[in-house]
Amino acid sequence: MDPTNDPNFTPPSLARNIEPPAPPSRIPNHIPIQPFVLADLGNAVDAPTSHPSKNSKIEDGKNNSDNYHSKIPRKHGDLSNSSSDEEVNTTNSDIQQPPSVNVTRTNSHNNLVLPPTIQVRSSQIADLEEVPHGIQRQAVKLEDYHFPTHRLATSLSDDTKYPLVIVACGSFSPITYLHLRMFEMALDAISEQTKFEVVAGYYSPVSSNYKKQGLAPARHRVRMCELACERTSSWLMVDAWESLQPKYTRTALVLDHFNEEINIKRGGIVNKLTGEKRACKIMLLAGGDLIESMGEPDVWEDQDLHHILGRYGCLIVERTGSDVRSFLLSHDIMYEHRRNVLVIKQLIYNDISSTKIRLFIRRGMSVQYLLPNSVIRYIQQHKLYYDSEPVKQVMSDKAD
Ligand SMILES: Nc1ncnc2c1ncn2[C@@H]1O[C@H](COP(=O)(O)OP(=O)(O)OP(=O)(O)O)[C@@H](O)[C@H]1O
Ligand SMILES: O=C(O)c1ccc[n+]([C@@H]2O[C@H](COP(=O)([O-])O)[C@@H](O)[C@H]2O)c1
Repeated sequence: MDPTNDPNFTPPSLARNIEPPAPPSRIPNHIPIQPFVLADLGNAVDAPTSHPSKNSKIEDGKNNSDNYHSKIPRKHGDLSNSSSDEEVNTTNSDIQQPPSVNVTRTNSHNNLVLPPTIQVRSSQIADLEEVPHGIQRQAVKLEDYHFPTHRLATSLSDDTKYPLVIVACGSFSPITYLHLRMFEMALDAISEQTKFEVVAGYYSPVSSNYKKQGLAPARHRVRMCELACERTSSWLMVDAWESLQPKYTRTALVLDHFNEEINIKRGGIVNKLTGEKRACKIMLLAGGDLIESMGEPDVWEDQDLHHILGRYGCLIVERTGSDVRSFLLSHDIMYEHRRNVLVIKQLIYNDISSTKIRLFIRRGMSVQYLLPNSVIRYIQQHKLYYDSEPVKQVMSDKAD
């Protein structure tokens, strides 16, 4: 049953004001940041209750209990540099680029006078599918690699919060609207239930060395993720580092890479109030099935699970058919680190699966409205997934 139809349904926004223990404000130069947990969940594993009201007093003395801030870069001025008009890697000639035009990301909705509680966030009405702006491209060779920061907020918009970067690891073969929705669900859960501010979201597609059925070559999966991010989102990015590694890289090491790039090399995120840089929490975003794989023998190393869940933390999007809450209770390492885990309920169930998308394509069925048009066009243009069977013409032949 749709949980919102339940007469006793309580919107998650009522469960805000979870106070995380304060992270260190200074970033150590050499060693990774000390872990700090999402919330003191008390006796609930995945349904954090409000923290005692005294916690609405924060370190600088301001009371922020009613603050509700959108936390992602909205304007070009908020970004460290812009991706819209320039191609970073011109050596990748996979796909023909449309002419660059100037795109103004602020939109007229910002001018609407609406009560704050129902105001649509500008970040969530990005509809860039048909806007022919240039796409930020990742390198196709490791030696050309640069960590993407064009949408990483350079400072916090709410100085009372702690910065958080969300990282999704997976195949993304191909990326779908579910993979995009996962980040939006995480963004809502974080801003409503914690004192963190999301400063960026990254996809890290797995390398071609990950032996999984249906895995398209990494450069295609990275490119499809880039198209999806740049055409449909105003805050998501793709990091090709993992995909460019000569060998398969364990997820614990992928998170270390993000920590290195954001906290060690860049020193964290600026607190505008004090001018100091704050350590940025990095969390793995995963579906319930991925988390349950952590309980299967010989898939994950225990020390990696301690590292991922203890040092970083995990945002788990419930997936139909997987009982995440019971799993959290039953798994010793998960339970040990439960305070660093946030389970995100899907209020509108979405179960789009890449496996089924690939099957539909092989059968010549339409996949429109399951993944972004730009990704569908890319699949058609590169004849991915359809093993010599024709893909049903769901889009025009026009390439991106
Ligand atoms: N329906 C879903 N609900 C919640 N999370 C999901 C769902 N589908 C995928 N995910 C999550 O998305 C991330 C990327 O997964 P991946 O690309 O391997 O997913 P997939 O769509 O299940 O792919 P495949 O069908 O090829 O196994 C993983 O964390 C996975 O758990
Ligand atoms: O680090 C590990 O030991 C590990 C073990 C199993 C899976 N993963 C990661 O989990 C992600 C999704 O895997 P899969 O098989 O569900 O597509 C992918 O990014 C893998 O690198 C990682």
